[in-house]
Amino acid sequence: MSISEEQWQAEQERVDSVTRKIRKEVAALEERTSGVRSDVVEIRKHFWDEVTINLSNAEDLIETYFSMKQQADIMNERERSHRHARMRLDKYKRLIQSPYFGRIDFREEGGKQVDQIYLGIASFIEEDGLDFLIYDWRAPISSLYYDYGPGAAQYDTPSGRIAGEMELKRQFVIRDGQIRFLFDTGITIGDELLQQALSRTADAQMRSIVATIQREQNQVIRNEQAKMLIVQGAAGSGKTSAALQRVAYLLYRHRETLKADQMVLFSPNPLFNSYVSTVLPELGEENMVQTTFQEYLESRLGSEFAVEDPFDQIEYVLAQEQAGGYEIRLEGIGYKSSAAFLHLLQSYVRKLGTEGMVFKPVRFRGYEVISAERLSQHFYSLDPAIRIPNRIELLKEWVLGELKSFEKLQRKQQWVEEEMELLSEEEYQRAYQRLRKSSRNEIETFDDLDQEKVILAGIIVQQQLSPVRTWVKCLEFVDVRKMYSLLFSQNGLAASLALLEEELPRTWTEIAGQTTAALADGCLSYEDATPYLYLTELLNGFRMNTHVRHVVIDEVQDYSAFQLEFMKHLFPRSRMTALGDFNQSIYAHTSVLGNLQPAADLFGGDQTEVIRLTRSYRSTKEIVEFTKCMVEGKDIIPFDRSGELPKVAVVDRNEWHDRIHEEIRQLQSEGYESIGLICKTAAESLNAYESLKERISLQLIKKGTGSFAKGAQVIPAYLAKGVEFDAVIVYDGSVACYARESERKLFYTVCTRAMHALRIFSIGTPSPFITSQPEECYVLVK
Ligand SMILES: Nc1ncnc2c1ncn2[C@@H]1O[C@H](COP(=O)(O)OP(=O)(O)OP(=O)(O)O)[C@@H](O)[C@H]1O
Repeated sequence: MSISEEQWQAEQERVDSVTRKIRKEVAALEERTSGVRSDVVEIRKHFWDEVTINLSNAEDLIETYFSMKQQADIMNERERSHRHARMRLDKYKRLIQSPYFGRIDFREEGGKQVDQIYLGIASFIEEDGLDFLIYDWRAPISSLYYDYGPGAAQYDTPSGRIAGEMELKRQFVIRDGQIRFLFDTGITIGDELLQQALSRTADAQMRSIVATIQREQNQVIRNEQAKMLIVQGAAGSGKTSAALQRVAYLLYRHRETLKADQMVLFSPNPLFNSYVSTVLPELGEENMVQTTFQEYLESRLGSEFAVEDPFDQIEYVLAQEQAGGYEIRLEGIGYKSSAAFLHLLQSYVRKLGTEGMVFKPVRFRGYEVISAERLSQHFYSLDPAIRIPNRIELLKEWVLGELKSFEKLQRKQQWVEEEMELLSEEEYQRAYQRLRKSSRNEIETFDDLDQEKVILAGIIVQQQLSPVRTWVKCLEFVDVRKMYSLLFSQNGLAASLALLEEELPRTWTEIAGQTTAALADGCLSYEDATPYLYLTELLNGFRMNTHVRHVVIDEVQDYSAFQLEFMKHLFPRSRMTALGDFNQSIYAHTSVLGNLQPAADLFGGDQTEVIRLTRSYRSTKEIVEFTKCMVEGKDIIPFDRSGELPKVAVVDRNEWHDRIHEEIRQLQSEGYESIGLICKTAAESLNAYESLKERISLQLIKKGTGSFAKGAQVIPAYLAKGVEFDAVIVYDGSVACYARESERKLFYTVCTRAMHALRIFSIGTPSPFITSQPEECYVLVK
C-alpha cells in the first residue's frame, strides 16, 4: 500500500521527536554512569581503607568478616547498577539510529480509542513515565505485530486475553534517524521488508531478525509451556535465528528470575559459536553460555583418554572407505549410539549391583594397602538395596577409614625415618610452621627430640598419603575403564545382557574386537565417549548442573539418544529447546534415523511440543527448488525471492582450479563478498587451499578455527553446518565424491549454505544427487 507524502512527513517528524528525547536520556544516563563508574573506581581504590582488619580473636575475626562483606556488597551493588545503566545506555544509543521498525494501530474490543504501538528493540517511555513511545518487541502487545495482519486480532497478557481490531500495520526501515522505507502491509506481514532483509549479502556473523519475525517463528519464540520444545525445520527456515530471539524473549519475560548465565547453547562447532555470538548483544542482552558437546566430553575424559572428536570421526567415515574394518566401525557407530546400547549398559549396571564390579587396589609406595578383592568383598557386603553410587560412597568412606589406620602404622616404618633425614631445612621449617599453626602457636621450638620425631613422622606420612586420599575421594578406585572394556572382551557378557527384542548387532564380535583394541591403546572413539561417561555416571553418580535453567541444542539431529539422555541428566532443572533438520543428519550415527525421535522421546509426549518450520528463507527460490528434491523435502516452501539457476560445470582435472579461480573472481565482481568453497573433507580443503592461495585471497577453515572473516573461505562440508555464504562453490560435486546414500544429506547441507548463488564443479560425471533433479532446475555447463 502506498504511503502519502504527508504520512511519510508525519512519521519522520515523530522519528525526529522520539530520537531527540532518546538523545536527552542518553546524555543524562551518560552523566549518571560516569558518576557510578567513578564511585566504583573509588570504592575499589579504597576498599581496604574502609575495612577494619583485626584477626586477634574470634570476635574480631567476625567483625572483620562483616566489615569486608559490607564493603564488598556496596561495591557489587554499584557495579551491578553500573552494568545495568551501561546496558540501557547501549540500547538507547542503538535506538537513536533506528528507534523502531513497526507500528500497529489497535482498538480494543468495545473501546473507542485507537492505540498507536511502535515496536523497537527496547522500550522507551515518555518523560512523564506514562506513555510508551516505543514498545519492546517482546512486550505482550507486540505479538500482535508478528501474528496478525489488519483485521481482528488478539494477544495474551499475564492477566488474560485481549481482543480487538488492528486498523493499521506499518513497517519502517530507519537508518541514522532517517526513514528509508515505509510500507503499510496486508495480511502477510513483512514481505517487502523480508525481501530486503534476505536480499542483503551475508555477514561474518549472524544478525537478529527482530523486524521481520514470521508468524510461525513467533510461535517458537514465545512458547512457554513446553518442557522440551522441538523445532523441526527445513534448511534456512530460521531455526537458529528464532531460537536466539527466543532466548532474548525469555530473558525479558523472566528478567527477575532468569539470567543469561543460566542459559546454555550447545553448538555444532566453535566456529558456529562465534558466528551467532553477536545476536543477543545486538538485542541488548548479555550472551548466554556457549559450548559444544565435545568441549564437555574433553573436560570430563580428556585426562584419561585421547578422546576422538566428531570431526575426526566424520573424516574417517567420509575418507577411509578402503581402511580395514571400515564397515564394522560404521556398524559399531550405529549400535553404540542407539537406545539398544543404552539399555544394554543399564542392564549391565543392574548386574553389577550383584556381581562383577571391578576395583583397582589402593596402593601406597608400591605396597597394596587394600586389594581389589577386599574392595569388592566390602562393596558386596553392603545392603544390595542401596543404589550403586551410594554403595560406592560408603565404600569410599570405608577406604578412607582404613587409610587412617594404615597411616598410623606407617609412622613407625623405616622409610619415614629415611625421609626425615632427607628433609631440607626449608621443608623442616615448613613442617614446623604447620605444626605451630595446628597447635595454635603453643609450640615455640622443637625441644624434645622424640616428640619432634613423632610429629615429623606424622607430617611426612600424611603428606605422602595425600595423593592417595585424593585418588580415593575422586573414586578412582572404581575401574570403569576395565568394566567398559569387559563388556566387549568377556565372552558372552554382552549377549547375556541384551534385551530379547534388542539383540546385539550381527557383527558384534568384530565390533567388540575393534573397541577392545582402541581402549587398550588409550583411545576413546567418539562413539564410545558418551556411553563410557554414561556408565561412569551410572556407577559413580550423576554430576549435575542445577544452576542452568534452559538448554538450547542446535543441530539436534546430530546427537545420539545417548547424548540427549545425558544432557537431560546433566541439567535436571532445565527446559530444552532443540532445533533440528533430519535432512541434515551428517553423522554416521544419526543418518540412519529418519526423524528427531530421540529428542521427542526424551521428556515424553505430554511435556514435548514440536513446531515445524517449512518455509525456507536463506536461499533463492531456484536454489531451494534444486535442493529440496535431493531429500524428503516436498513440504519445503521457498520464500519468493529469485536468482540464477544453480550452475553445474563438468571440468577436467587439469583446468579445475583455473575454473574455480575464474568463478571466484566472477562472483566477487558481481558483488558477492562471502564465498564458501565447500569441500568434502579436511584433506580436500587443504588441497583446494594450496592450489588456489597464490592466486586469490582465501581463508582455510579447520576444525579449530574460532571465527571467520568476510571473503572467500575454503571449508570442509561438516564445518559449514549452520553458517551461510552469498555464494557457494562446491569444490567437487562429482559421482566420485557424492554418491553413497550416506552422503546425500551431506551434499544437501552443502548446497543449502548458499543464499544467492550456487556453483558446482564436477570432475567428470556429476553426482546422482544432481542428475536426478529435473533438468530445468539447474544449468549444466560442459
Ligand atoms: N524472519 C526472518 N527475517 C529475516 N531473515 C530471516 C528470517 N528467518 C530466517 N532468516 C534468515 O534466513 C537465514 C537462515 O536462518 P537460520 O540460519 O536461522 O536458519 P536455520 O533453520 O537454522 O538453517 P540451517 O538449518 O540450514 O542451518 C539467515 O540468514 C536468517 O537471517
